[in-house]
Amino acid sequence: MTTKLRIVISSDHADIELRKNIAAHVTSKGYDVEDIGPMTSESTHYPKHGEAAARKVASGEADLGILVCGTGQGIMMAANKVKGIRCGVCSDTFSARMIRQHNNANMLSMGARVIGEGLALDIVDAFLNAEFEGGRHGTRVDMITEIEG
Ligand SMILES: O=C[C@H](O)[C@H](O)[C@H](O)COP(=O)(O)O
Repeated sequence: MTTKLRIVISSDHADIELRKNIAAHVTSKGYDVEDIGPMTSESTHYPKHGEAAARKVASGEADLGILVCGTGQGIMMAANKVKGIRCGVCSDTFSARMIRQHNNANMLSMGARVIGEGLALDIVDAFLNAEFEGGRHGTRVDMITEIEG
């Protein structure tokens, strides 16, 4: 029996509809999704949402995380402050595939004010369908981990 991968999803107020649609899309692909909000479009602060999702990934409560803010940048910066998190911002499917294959990224971030929903869902698929290649890339990812101390 294969266990479903657990995906945590969060955003700030920039586009909660995109986040909800990503959650529905990922659920439709058979993943176990936890959408941790926010549930309204009221202005909020992306660091707390990036941190909350990142802590779930870092603790093992979730296997992977997906984040959305206006540019994808601020929420990615917050997530990457959590030990064990490797989060990249992607606006193309090649990068989304490569951050898993080469960098063993455990979180993906996207900018709702940068890309449209169709591309965002393709990026999500590219990220989720890719696998870490290990080998020389493992050596380099270990070096990133060593920087964390
Ligand atoms: O990196 C930060 C994100 O793009 C935020 O979504 C953005 O700064 C929010 O801006 P505002 O408060 O003007 O909606």
